[in-house]
Amino acid sequence: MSTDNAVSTDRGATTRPALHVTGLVKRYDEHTAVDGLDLRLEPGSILALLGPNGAGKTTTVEICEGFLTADAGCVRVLGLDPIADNDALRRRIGVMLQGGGAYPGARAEEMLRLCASYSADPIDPGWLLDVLGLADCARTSFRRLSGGQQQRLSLACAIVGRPELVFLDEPTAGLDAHARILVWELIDRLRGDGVSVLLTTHLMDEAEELADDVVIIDHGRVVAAGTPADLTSRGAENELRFSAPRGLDVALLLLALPEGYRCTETAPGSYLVHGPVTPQVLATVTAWFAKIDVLATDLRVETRSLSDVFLDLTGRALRS
Ligand SMILES: Nc1ncnc2c1ncn2[C@@H]1O[C@H](COP(=O)(O)OP(=O)(O)OP(=O)(O)O)[C@@H](O)[C@H]1O
Repeated sequence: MSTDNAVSTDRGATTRPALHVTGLVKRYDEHTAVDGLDLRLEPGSILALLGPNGAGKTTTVEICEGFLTADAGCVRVLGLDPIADNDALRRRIGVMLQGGGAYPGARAEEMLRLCASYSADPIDPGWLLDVLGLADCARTSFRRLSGGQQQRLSLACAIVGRPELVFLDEPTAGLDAHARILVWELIDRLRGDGVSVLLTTHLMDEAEELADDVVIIDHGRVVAAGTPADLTSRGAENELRFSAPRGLDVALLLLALPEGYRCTETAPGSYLVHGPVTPQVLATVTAWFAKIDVLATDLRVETRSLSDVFLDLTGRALRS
């Protein structure tokens, strides 16, 4: 996206994290909402914060944005303190405000142009309206926009000033499938242009699609962290399924596999191999097909999704 409207920023290479949170604690009276949380967002990457309702995601994001004070711990946003250095940070970070901020009566385009006017080098507001499918409602006041249009306009306002880091708290909540894809594409472009993104979401497909790193939190604590691939493969007993003629003598297959594997014919002609599916195991199974001269079909490795991982770790399903 190297056009005039590119979302690129000019800040040079750095290895300093875009966001670094260590030992963060936030209490509301007796209730500890965030309980010693650590996060690290690498520059130019997307970190997804996942957690069930009440896990502490919004509280964490609002502390990072400088809207709430922490009770303990250290937060560095682009190397700065979100409260003490708030003025300097405002120009460098993007925040999605719900409810249109202070201007619910302003027209969509007016609002976006006003946000753009705070930046020395904004993205073209007309281009952003177009990309987010808002061109047709440019002259509609914020309060008359649909919920999904308001959501997309809030995103546009958050990024129009070419921030180095954006905080997106459930950016696609309530959007239809088409609008969700528009937003995903824009977030992906942001990353492509070097913007760092902290995203909270309940949508596993959103995290799997967009995030470089995922942190799963529950009761204000990190319960797992890693790339989506790390998390879905960690400890996973993947399954290998295939279709083949009925009544294969699978005992012969088991002789070729390492100890501990099982193979069952789950329905006539449908087979399931239980056990970790490594490239070697896959090769052994296909070599066995060749040896017995069987053309197996529908051969597939079933992996766990982030939803399965989340359920295992928290005992709860995510809202979807
Ligand atoms: N202002 C407040 N006063 C008292 N308790 C609060 C306040 N804000 C949040 N909490 C509590 O802190 C905990 C964490 O809330 P938070 O909104 O950060 O969670 P969340 O992960 O963003 O949840 P959700 O997905 O439902 O938005 C919850 O138990 C919530 O009830």
